[in-house]
Amino acid sequence: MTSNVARETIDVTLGERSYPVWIGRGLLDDRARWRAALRGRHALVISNRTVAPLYLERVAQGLGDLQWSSFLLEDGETHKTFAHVGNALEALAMLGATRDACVIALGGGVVGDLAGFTAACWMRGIDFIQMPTTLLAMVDSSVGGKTGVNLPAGKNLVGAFHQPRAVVADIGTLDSLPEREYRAGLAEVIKGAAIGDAVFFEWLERQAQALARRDESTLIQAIAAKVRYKAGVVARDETEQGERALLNLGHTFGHALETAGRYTTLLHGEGVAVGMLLAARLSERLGMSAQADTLRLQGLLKAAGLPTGVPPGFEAERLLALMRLDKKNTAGALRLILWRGIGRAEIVSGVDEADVLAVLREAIASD
Ligand SMILES: NC(=O)c1ccc[n+]([C@@H]2O[C@H](COP(=O)([O-])OP(=O)(O)OC[C@H]3O[C@@H](n4cnc5c(N)ncnc54)[C@H](O)[C@@H]3O)[C@@H](O)[C@H]2O)c1
Ligand SMILES: O=C(O)C(=O)C[C@@H](O)[C@H](O)[C@H](O)COP(=O)(O)O
Ligand SMILES: [Zn+2]
Repeated sequence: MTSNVARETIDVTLGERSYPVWIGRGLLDDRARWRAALRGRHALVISNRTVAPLYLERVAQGLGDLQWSSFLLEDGETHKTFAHVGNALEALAMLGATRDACVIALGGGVVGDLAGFTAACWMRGIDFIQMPTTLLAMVDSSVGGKTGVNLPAGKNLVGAFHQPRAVVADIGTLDSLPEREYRAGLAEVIKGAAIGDAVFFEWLERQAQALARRDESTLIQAIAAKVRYKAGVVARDETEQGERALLNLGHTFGHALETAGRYTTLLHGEGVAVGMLLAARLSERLGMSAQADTLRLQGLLKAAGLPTGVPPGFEAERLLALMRLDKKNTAGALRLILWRGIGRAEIVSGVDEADVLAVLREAIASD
């Protein structure tokens, strides 16, 4: 990897739905660049009450000649709901948005997932632009077109594949991002390396301290590397017929932990960190991977300041019940992303629930 990188552009190649992911400082003010992706006369900016006061004005500067309005969510994962999609759709109706309107998602993954789904629903699908303001959203949720909301029964159970027209990742917005949220984003960077790129994993091990102190050049390289990796997977398997499911490493466990904790115990990235380790331990139990690899993964997650154990208060049976509703499952059988070691994940069908329970119980007892 080269040093002193200032800006990166990565293309997500999907034929006529291809789009650029721009990564760099000051991109929100590079209005001519992102403004060109808006086609019609209407725009709805969806954001939340934390992010809008910080960055909405800069986006508004680029929308001057359009009819536009904003729809602001309360902050937090509990607001990624169907009801708020309805409210956002009402806001589009109030605006008089026609089919060439554009939704702009300004915020983290919660805003991005809900805004993208709103755009997918309005008049059966209009344009949207992702302006991610968390590290997690820059490296993961803004790219690839998975949009949706949660139900009380589980995470992301309702949604659509709907690709953005552009992703504007202004890393200057990360200056205001709280430390815990920043670290949660690193989990999705580490995930990409753990799934499919051992060289990237080794680089992350070497750069752990630079990333922890948010060294800008290192950060841009890490974001670009993760986005490049994800863009490749999405280009080959946009709607998760196969390979894309690998991006779910740690998520069957992680989503269950998030849901069981009512989104107050673990952030998404933290759930993914713990979930990846549980997947690694299950893989070890099934004879697929070596303990040495699990320990390396644990070491990197720890170096990134992420949790590596199940917090108190969780029950193995409840987590397993939530895992049964995961979207990857088929014919009533668990289908999990397991691990062969650094850089090698695998989709495994028909995983025995007894093994999953054993790993969960062991983790709950020891953590
Ligand atoms: N669609 C996908 O492919 C995909 C991928 C990964 C995660 N996700 C989803 O993304 C969500 C998690 O996203 P997240 O981690 O960004 O959480 P988030 O959207 O809740 O944002 C985290 C927190 O940071 C605040 N924030 C955002 N930007 C800020 C900034 N620049 N300065 C200060 N505060 C800021 C938010 O208000 C919030 O409190 C989950 O719902 C998860 O399911 C989706
Ligand atoms: O883009 C993907 O594909 C992913 O799985 C990325 C995940 O990090 C992300 O959390 C995604 O929202 C999970 O999707 P889901 O299909 O498990 O709901
Ligand atoms: Zn995720």
